[in-house]
Amino acid sequence: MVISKICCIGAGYVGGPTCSVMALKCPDIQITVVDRSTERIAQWNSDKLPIYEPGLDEVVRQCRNRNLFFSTDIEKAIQEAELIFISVNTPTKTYGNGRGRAADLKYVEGCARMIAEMSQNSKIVVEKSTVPVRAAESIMHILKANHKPGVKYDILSNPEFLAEGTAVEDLLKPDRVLIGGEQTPEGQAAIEKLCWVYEHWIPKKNIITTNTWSSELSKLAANAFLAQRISSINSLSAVCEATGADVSEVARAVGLDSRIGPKFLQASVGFGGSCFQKDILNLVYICEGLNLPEVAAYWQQVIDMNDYQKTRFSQKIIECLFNTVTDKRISILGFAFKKNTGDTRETPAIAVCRTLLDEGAQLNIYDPKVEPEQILADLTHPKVTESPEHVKRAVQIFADPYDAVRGTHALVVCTEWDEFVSLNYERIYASMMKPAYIFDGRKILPHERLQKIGFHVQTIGKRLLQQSHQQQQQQQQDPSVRPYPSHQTNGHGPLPANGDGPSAQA
Ligand SMILES: NC(=O)C1=CN([C@@H]2O[C@H](COP(=O)(O)OP(=O)(O)OC[C@H]3O[C@@H](n4cnc5c(N)ncnc54)[C@H](O)[C@@H]3O)[C@@H](O)[C@H]2O)C=CC1
Ligand SMILES: O=C(O)[C@H]1O[C@H](OP(=O)(O)OP(=O)(O)OC[C@H]2O[C@@H](n3ccc(=O)[nH]c3=O)[C@H](O)[C@@H]2O)[C@H](O)[C@@H](O)[C@@H]1O
Repeated sequence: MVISKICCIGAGYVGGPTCSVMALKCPDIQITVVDRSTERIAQWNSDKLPIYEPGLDEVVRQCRNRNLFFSTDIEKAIQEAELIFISVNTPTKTYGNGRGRAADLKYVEGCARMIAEMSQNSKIVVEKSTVPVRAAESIMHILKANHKPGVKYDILSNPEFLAEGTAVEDLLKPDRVLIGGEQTPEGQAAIEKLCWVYEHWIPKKNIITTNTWSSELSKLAANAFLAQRISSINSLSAVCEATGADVSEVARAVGLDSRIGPKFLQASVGFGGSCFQKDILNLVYICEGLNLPEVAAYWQQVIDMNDYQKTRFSQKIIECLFNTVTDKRISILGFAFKKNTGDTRETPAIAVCRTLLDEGAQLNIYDPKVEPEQILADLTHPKVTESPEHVKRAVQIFADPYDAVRGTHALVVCTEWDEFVSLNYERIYASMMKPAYIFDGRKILPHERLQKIGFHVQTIGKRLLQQSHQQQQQQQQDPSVRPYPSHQTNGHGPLPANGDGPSAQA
């Protein structure tokens, strides 16, 4: 056997699912996932895993304590392993040089130092964390500086491309596995060994190998390209709202060009998640360091457009609610950064909630997978508010969507959970204050049906004409009666003030 024991440092969203699927597909390899958080390891060893991922419970159930182990004994796992994945977090730096942009490599460096200190034989060290280009050089530097006789290291880059919510699926059938290594016989031999692990379940043609720096940069580039598509379509969503074009129709028409393709063209309130923003900021920082200001500015624009989109959506809510939300109760449906995950890192919901709270609104929040403590921790974070006590008073968290919307002036969809589509909106309408507003930040709801119920509906990238109740009744009696023309303006620009006609508040 080429490799019999693997250690993975970091039992997070990447380390946990990646090693679980690897253990499932490589029953001949013993895989130990270690973390310095005893709490996280205890959760991985319990019935309630620390992260929600469809299908993951079953994979873990099959492999745990067979060839998959979760442990806090980092030293033992490092010593026994022939191959070590570094899968720790690499957040944006919050201090010192590069603050707010550079990736903070202190956890990766910590791993390199632990490996150097604890290893008693040679290891293949694999960067799975997303890192800046040439990070492998720093790891090698630390390992070499702590050289022990008979202990040799090979460093590989093997970035992870899984997306949360579909992690198990992505790991079982990745578009590609990327392995970068040194272009030396030893480097190539190490690459071969890691290829052997993946070949247990991934066709050889889907495993591509490159030099180390290409691999590191490709990960940042892939996330930058994906986020760029979202910012591109989101920029056009503003044009759609101002002109009467429909962003879904535009995305479909554009995406049918086989050179462009249909994926990642879903306009939204903005992208979230732990990586897109962090990795692009990191790319921008690298470009500035390389004295490539034009390139840095180009990618920075992807982030700026995302911030604009989140602000634009939040402002639209306020404008539509007669330019004031002070003391109004608003329900927020969905807090996770996307459906099928409980992760709230950089979720656009935080930006929306912050703006509404700043304007004096009171919020009722419901999300099927995010823990209430997490929502409160996010909204009382010093980056979000200077007054956590005020936030605690203004925010209520609900376990049921119908309870969350009752008595509110508006309902805001921030996450595209499937269950929101099939809620009983007649029942919701009856329980809300009137006029009742819906702001669909994910374009998932049946807008025309909601309008027929009586809601005032706003969404992203589409100007919805709101008929008054009277107009609706007239139209039901005489279908030839048309709603008011689409060029109505409201004094705030070309968009109707709340998608409403002159008698909207009638
Ligand atoms: N979350 C995602 O979907 C993806 C993340 N990535 C990248 O993978 C890396 C990990 O991300 P996540 O799993 O989301 O992070 P995470 O924050 O969920 O997990 C990281 C874990 O590493 C542990 N850790 C940190 N330093 C340690 C040390 N010295 N010894 C032992 N444990 C230590 C932490 O306690 C934590 O449990 C990041 O670089 C990220 O950019 C890549 C692809 C997808
Ligand atoms: O490096 C990472 O962490 C990962 O980042 C993303 O995965 P993830 O952030 O988990 O989820 P995505 O599906 O990419 O969604 C990111 C955000 O973009 C939003 N999005 C996505 C697609 C789209 O068309 N429109 C849109 O607004 C989502 O709602 C979400 O807020 C990438 O898709 C993964 O390949 C990558 O491994």
